[in-house]
Amino acid sequence: MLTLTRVSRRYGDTVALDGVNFTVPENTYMSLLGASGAGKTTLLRLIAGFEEPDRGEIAINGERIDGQPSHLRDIGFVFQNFALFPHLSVSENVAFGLRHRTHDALKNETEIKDRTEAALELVGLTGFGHRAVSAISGGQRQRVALARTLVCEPRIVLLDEPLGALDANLRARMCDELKAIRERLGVSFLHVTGSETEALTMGDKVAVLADGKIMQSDTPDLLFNQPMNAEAARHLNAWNIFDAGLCGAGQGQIAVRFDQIDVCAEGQVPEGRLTLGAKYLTGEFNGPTALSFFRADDGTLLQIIDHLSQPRLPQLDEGARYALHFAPDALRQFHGAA
Ligand SMILES: Nc1ncnc2c1ncn2[C@@H]1O[C@H](COP(=O)(O)OP(=O)(O)OP(=O)(O)O)[C@@H](O)[C@H]1O
Repeated sequence: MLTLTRVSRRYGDTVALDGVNFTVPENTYMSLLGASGAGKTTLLRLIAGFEEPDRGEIAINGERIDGQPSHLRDIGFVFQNFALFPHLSVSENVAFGLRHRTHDALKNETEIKDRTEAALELVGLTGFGHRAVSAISGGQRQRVALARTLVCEPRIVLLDEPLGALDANLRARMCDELKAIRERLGVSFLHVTGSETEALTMGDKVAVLADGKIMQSDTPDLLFNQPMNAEAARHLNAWNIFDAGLCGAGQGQIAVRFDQIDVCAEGQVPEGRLTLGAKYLTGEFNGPTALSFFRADDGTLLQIIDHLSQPRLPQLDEGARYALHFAPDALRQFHGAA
């Protein structure tokens, strides 16, 4: 189990991490979701030991690792651009770490070969060892990068936007493969991404990093359905967040999911529903779903999603006012959180 306790890191005036408390349990696929600049890479670099925190502690199974040299931490790192050596073959790339690590470097060629082949088999690249890394596909390069990390049997694997360099189809396939490989190995993966769908698809648990802090860390289901604060909700790209006063629901910020708001003419709101007035701006059709955008009286942009199989919105005229309404139990109330 990896734990970060009150970890902070600043660069000049920029506070990248501000007292982060975070746990990656054993044998878990953990996603870390955050916007660009949220501090995701910084967090990974501190865990790997490429940099040190200004304050706080990092430990694996209770043993402090901050302050230890990177190569003694037994932590694997897969970089976004894979960082393979272009002049080495697939096998040589994978074997590189075994041959050159500063502690316990392997000299026995048979053992190096066996372990390299086992790592390639694990990522589904048996028979590709002799190829040049320039002569394989993007997805295969990604798997070489993973094999190169796994061959050293790390205690945890850190993946920095590992699917970012792949096209959409390949990304979906690699999602499944990464999960399967992790399950076979039984070590924890910490996967950072800016994509909420990737984070929710991959993670047994998902943590949201914003403003240098972990806003929430939960199962994908709990996070998606019960975000604990406006920041967590904002990152899921599925919740409208607005002032409770707009629908007479008290003070502070509230959130209602895109799929839980209905629309009707003003004055025709069904009994027992909370409601707010808003102007219809425009719609966006993307196949199985359609998004409708509204502007509330205080300027907040609101989105409603309609699924092709269950259309529930009336014909909407751009620029016209409508009543948006929802069941009281659809709203989440955040006390004081901005
Ligand atoms: N070496 C550095 N010197 C100065 N500022 C830095 C340095 N590294 C990171 N920062 C700043 O710290 C903040 C966090 O950066 P970090 O790279 O960790 O974000 P990120 O969440 O990984 O972003 P992205 O998704 O865009 O890669 C940013 O504001 C960034 O500009």
